Amino acid sequence: MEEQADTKQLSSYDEDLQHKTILLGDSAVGKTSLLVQFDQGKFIPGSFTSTVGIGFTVMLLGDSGVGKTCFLIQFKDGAFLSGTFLATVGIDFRNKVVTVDGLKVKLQIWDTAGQERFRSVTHAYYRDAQALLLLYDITSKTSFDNVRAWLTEVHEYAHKDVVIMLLGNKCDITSGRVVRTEDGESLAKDYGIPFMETSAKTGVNVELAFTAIAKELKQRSSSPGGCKFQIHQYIESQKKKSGCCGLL
Ligand SMILES: Nc1nc2c(ncn2[C@@H]2O[C@H](COP(=O)(O)OP(=O)(O)OP(=O)(O)O)[C@@H](O)[C@H]2O)c(=O)[nH]1
Repeated sequence: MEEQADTKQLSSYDEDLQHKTILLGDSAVGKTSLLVQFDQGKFIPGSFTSTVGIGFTVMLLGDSGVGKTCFLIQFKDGAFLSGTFLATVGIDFRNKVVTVDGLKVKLQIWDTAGQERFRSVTHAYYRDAQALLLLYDITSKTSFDNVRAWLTEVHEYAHKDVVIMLLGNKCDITSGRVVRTEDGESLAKDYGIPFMETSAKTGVNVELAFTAIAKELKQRSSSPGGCKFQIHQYIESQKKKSGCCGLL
């Protein structure tokens, strides 16, 4: 799938989205292994991470239309999917290897459908995720109001030690903003999770969101219980504030 995505022309992306097969089943039944088998033609014992030594699963969550697919494509291919909005059906995944402190870390990123009717499908994947990026759209009050419901769901279905980050996407849009940056910050603070505003269109803070997650997960796996990577501080020091999107 990685190689496929690398060579894929974005123009063919819509077509791909229209033909989906959804894998369902409890955690650990082998959904990921089946996909890797299809992708790479081999079974990787232990986990998909064996190819590069260390790897993690990251899930994108949030209401339909907040920009999850665009966010993933921006990170993976450095491009923005504009034009007609085509809702994700079920779940899709892409791999990307990032280098963290000199070590290659493979991120397998699950792009979930935000539409309510696919909710039971995405529930089946929560248990396999080590990190969750929860997106809302700064031009949609509803998507912001639904963040609490998403977090309730996360607490019900995900691992209790899953890394969560809240992202206010589409910060490139100046005129349509209805959610203030402070409101995003305050909500994230209530739940003790890191927060930043992003733009899948301009790429602002997209790479940082994944890098911070990769750093946190790598640190956790290399020295569990040891000295902690301070994800909140790292993000605060690295993130581009709203001004970068022309919002000062
Ligand atoms: N201006 C702007 N538009 C964006 C941004 N991200 C996404 N969009 C647009 O928002 C619409 C929805 O984007 P998607 O990425 O398909 O949304 P999604 O969250 O994956 O939606 P579902 O698949 O239904 O869950 C598309 O028309 C995108 O072009 C952004 O950062 N800025």
